[in-house]
Amino acid sequence: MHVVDVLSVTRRFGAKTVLKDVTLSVERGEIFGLLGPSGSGKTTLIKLMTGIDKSDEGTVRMLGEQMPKLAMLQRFGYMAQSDALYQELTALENLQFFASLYGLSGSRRKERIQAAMKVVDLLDHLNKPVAAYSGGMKRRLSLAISLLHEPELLILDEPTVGIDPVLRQSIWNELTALKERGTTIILTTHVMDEAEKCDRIGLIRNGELTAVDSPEGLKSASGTDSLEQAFIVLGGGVRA
Ligand SMILES: Nc1ncnc2c1ncn2[C@@H]1O[C@H](COP(=O)(O)OP(=O)(O)OP(=O)(O)O)[C@@H](O)[C@H]1O
Repeated sequence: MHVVDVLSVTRRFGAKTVLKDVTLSVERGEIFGLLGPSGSGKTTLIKLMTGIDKSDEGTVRMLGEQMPKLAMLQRFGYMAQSDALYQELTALENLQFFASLYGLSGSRRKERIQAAMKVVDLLDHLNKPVAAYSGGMKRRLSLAISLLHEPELLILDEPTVGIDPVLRQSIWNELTALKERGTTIILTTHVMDEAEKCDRIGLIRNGELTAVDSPEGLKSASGTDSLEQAFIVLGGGVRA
């Protein structure tokens, strides 16, 4: 079964067409990466999948349901590009707030908060106000929040921006472990070595999905041995 189906989706802002007739399916249990330059439409596509935004043409289905649909909010974890955190509250208070939105309470809530904060290595900073967190710590807390309710689908918009290489590695280990337990993960990235770790990648440029394949498939289709080269060839980005 497809976890997400994007069918002939077009999104315009004023006179600008930001997504052009995009069709894409994500399979259960895969890590799917959206790779593209700044402004290519990755976040816009992600927002359509989550139901935060609505397409002008085409349809989006998540777990078989047509989006947008409010009740779906409990079914997936979402980490936005800009952190949606309450600055004046502590990390723990933020986590408790989101946990209650997801219907977690009592010992289960406690247990999930501990587990999610362990993944992002922030257990020692639970009682700090978010205002005192660095940018990278805020990203990590946002990731922890998206993991709280152990959703079957995770949608992560640039999850590792501002995160140091050691922690980035441990977050990727966790994403891989989640995938092995059957979680589907959709993420955006500009980073090639992260894209290499995805099962499949969608290359996006100027609002068009130019290719979708495994990293190996993209390299062989473009006759190159680096994903960066494949991106240039298949993305139509070759400059004269
Ligand atoms: N609400 C909006 N109103 C007008 N234009 C918008 C809006 N949201 C996005 N855009 C435009 O749509 C285009 C695609 O933006 P989007 O944020 O999807 O790109 P992106 O690939 O996620 O970029 P980045 O990697 O920098 O986050 C950009 O030109 C952006 O300016």
